[in-house]
Amino acid sequence: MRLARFTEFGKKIICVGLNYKLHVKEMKNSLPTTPIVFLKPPTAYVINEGSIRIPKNCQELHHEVELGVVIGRKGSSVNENEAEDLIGGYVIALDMTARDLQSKAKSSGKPWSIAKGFDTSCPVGNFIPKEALPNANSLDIWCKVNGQLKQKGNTSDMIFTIPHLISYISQYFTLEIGDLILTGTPDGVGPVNSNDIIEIGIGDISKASFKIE
Ligand SMILES: O=C(O)/C=C/C(=O)CC(=O)C(=O)O
Ligand SMILES: [Mg+2]
Repeated sequence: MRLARFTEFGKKIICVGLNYKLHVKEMKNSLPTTPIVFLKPPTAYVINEGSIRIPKNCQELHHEVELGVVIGRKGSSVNENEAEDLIGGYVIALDMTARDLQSKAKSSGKPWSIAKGFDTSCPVGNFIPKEALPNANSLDIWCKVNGQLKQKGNTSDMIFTIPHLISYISQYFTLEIGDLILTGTPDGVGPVNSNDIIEIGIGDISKASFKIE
């Protein structure tokens, strides 16, 4: 098992949307009754200190800081009690979103894939082994743009808990070593522009930084 290299080509990036009440409110959506799941391709990865590209035709690129769960053991159709065993570790991550392309897709009933899955849409910090983060269900996650705090949330505010998400997703997708689950963003999402610096972190435990090209 080479979890330190979970960003290597070929792994699934499974994202959960609308998992924090205040973000649901700021997006003027209704509360989900089951997790909202979508995918990014592995070409979305950017590692710490890399660059994020604004995708073609996007005029409104948003930051969404999220806790990422890295899968350390293969599993399918697991229940919530078994879910913990599948976790290998965590990362702080961004679900970069071409908000204008997403809104356009939503209003015409089309998929979000380009708006959420373009190259460089999944910047990630360094891998944190599970043992180093025993309280993943109560962590401060934050995002700064050019030094200004834009997002500050706590994973205890998730609508669907990490074990619930793992169990739910595993009913549909076999989870494999190195897969990443992004667990949704808290409120405060907003636009970024060329040359902006985005910093993200988990309290003072982990920090990563990215530049918008
Ligand atoms: O439905 C919307 O307007 C937006 C949904 C998202 O972007 C969902 C997420 O990616 C999230 O909540 O993290
Ligand atoms: Mg998101």
